[in-house]
Amino acid sequence: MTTQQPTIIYTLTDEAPRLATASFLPIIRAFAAPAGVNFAEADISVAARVLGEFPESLTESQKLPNTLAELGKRTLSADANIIKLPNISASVGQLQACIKELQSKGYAIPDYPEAPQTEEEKSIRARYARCIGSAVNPVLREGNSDRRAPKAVKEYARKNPHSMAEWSQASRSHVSHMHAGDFYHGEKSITLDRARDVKMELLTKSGKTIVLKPKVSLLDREVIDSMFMSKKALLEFYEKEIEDARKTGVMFSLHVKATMMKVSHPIVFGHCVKIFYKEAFEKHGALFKELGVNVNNGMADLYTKIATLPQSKQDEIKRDLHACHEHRPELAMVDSAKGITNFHSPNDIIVDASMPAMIRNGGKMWDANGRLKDVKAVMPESTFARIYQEIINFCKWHGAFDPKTMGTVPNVGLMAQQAEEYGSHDKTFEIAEDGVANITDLATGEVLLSQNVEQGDIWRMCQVKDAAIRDWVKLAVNRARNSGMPVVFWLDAYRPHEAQLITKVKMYLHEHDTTGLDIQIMSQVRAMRYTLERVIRGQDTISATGNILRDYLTDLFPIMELGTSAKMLSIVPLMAGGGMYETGAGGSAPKHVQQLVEENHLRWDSLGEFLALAVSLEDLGLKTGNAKAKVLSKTLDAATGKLLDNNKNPSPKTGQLDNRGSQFYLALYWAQELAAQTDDAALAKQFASLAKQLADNEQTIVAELAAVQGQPADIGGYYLPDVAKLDAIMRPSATLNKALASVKA
Ligand SMILES: NC(=O)C1=CN([C@@H]2O[C@H](COP(=O)(O)OP(=O)(O)OC[C@H]3O[C@@H](n4cnc5c(N)ncnc54)[C@H](OP(=O)(O)O)[C@@H]3O)[C@@H](O)[C@H]2O)C=CC1
Ligand SMILES: O=C(O)CCC(=O)C(=O)O
Ligand SMILES: [Mg+2]
Repeated sequence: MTTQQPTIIYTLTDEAPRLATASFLPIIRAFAAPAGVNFAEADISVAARVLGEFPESLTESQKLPNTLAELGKRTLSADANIIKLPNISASVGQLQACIKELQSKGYAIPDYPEAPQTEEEKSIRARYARCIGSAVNPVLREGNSDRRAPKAVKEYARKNPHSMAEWSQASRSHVSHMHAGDFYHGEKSITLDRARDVKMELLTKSGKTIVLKPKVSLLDREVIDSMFMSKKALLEFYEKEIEDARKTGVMFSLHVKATMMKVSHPIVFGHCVKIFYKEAFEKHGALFKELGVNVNNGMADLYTKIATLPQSKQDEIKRDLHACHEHRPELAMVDSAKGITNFHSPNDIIVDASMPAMIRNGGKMWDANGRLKDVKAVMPESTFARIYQEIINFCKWHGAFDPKTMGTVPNVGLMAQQAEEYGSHDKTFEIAEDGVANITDLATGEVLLSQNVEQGDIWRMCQVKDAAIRDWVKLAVNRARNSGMPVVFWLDAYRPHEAQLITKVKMYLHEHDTTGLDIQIMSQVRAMRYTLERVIRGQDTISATGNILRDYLTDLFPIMELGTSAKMLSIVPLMAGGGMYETGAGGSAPKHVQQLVEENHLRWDSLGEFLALAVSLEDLGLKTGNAKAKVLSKTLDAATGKLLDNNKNPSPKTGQLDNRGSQFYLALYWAQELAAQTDDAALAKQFASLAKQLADNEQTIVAELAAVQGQPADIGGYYLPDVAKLDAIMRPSATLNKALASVKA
């Protein structure tokens, strides 16, 4: 990552976005070279992160730097300009698959120790822990979040509305969350009066003091919370809801975010599985323990572990598990054809994407026979689950949203510096014994926050820094001013943490000229209702939210409005002055890789990358005085608009235009826009020739790209694809490659 030349860092990630990058990077390098803009790659894929953790296990030529850590440092410099594509937030199962693939490729990294005993195993496990879950985003997100649908994209969706299933007033789908004993109900929160170092400790009833976190350094005016989820209350809740679903005949589905909430949600998930299959777990509990079964990683873990048992024993266990289904409700399926249920793996159903998908489907999910049915969507934590019940109520009453007429809901999210729950993993603990959980000032011994907890409860501390809140308020005001839209801060005065935020928001709003702006503060449920009443009238409303609602709403509204969150512009103005441009707001689409490998068709839409690149170039142009970069940005935006107008997005169907074809059209339109512009004559001249070559050869290039489809594609690996094979698969048009190579820097 050298930076003599103005440089944009382009991340290499995983799955579909990694594939798309193999074809897109050569295109953007060709276009940016005449402007003297350099693209550096930063590999932050799961495989690269794993290899970066174990240098001592690798040969000299295999060694990789810790790119993620370097990139994290980079976000703190004023000239950072990073394009960040979505990456896998790995479950333990995915991590193990990645390790296996790397080992098979000759990387002598250690196995993942499932039950570490020795100090060495514990250390290996701790290093692998750094690679699982949402390990990338929190490191890079040194700024708040600005996600919105650009005007051209919103207009495209209005003209080409995606399908929306009907909602019936008789729908029995609903959300179930805890009404007591969850994180919301016992939360305590304070704003610090000065910088302090604190520790987190448990004083057990039996008289022990267990230091869980020896030191957390807190800044002046930082907000901290202490909250816990009662295991007892959680188990009772599950028992009641499972029974309710059975009695009332709706399917049961559990929605968590085990990737982001990588410590707490696997535990929350595991309890549900154990309650659902209670009798089987009671009967075989000792054996499961001996085998090291851990259903926090899903039923997939159980099936893998029992595979070593004699067939007769396996059959007995499976019979006992099936017997549980007799008196349990139907489970929503992830893949009916393959028999994969909602309990298979905690990260198969990721709440931010899964709830919008259900709402878009008229409140239904798939049953074991591939039929759509009403469902009880269980989200134990009540703090944010209520927004989904509110939107479900709204849809039951008003019917499905109409993408042709609905307003837009951009988001300004409090995300910087590991804000709130999404930064709490290293301060989240499963309580070993009943006692008192304290956050205590290290210097004075003063107990700042205290909770009575019981064995099995999940206790955590969350933080949000004052500077991050101040910056968030500024961003919200700027967005309101620039867009002319009203802003609603989704903050609940009854929640202690948010009550602290409300005080700060009110204070920091005074730092800005808000004349003529419509800025309100409402609890989540009221904010949802207010926003939806506007949405169906075609009116736009900015949601200014905390970190979790940022995540939830930036899938929810885009999926209703645009059919996907992939088409979002997602900017992270870094607090140190740089910019990070995320592509879309969605995931890394594992299903898309499968289609490529089986049929050589990549349905991934790179629109998010196109949008991110335009703002990244614009920012670089402004900050470095590079006028050519500004021209590139303006013409890229125009080309993206043309791409939408001409409907050159990838099709999901094999045999039709795919990601590579869509990228070709972007290149064609971009070259044409550059040739036609009059701001920079040299660029116009350079790109006139490319525009001509691409236009003259349009049919040939599209035919070359289409010819490869329909047969399997070998990319030489899943987590660590073979770069040469990947490039060959993703760049199959010799004519396009030759034209790009002809552009002179
Ligand atoms: N910023 C980040 O780094 C993020 C990473 N993730 C990670 O991604 C993985 C998968 O997450 P999951 O929630 O299942 O989401 P997916 O990646 O599976 O996305 C859900 C669906 O959205 C559609 N989609 C998303 N992006 C695009 C795109 N660019 N073009 C076309 N369609 C798109 C696809 O629909 P269809 O199949 O119908 O085409 C896809 O199946 C996980 O490891 C998760 O942690 C998730 C969110 C953000
Ligand atoms: O980092 C992750 O695991 C997911 C991030 C995400 O879903 C988002 O920011 O929208
Ligand atoms: Mg998300």
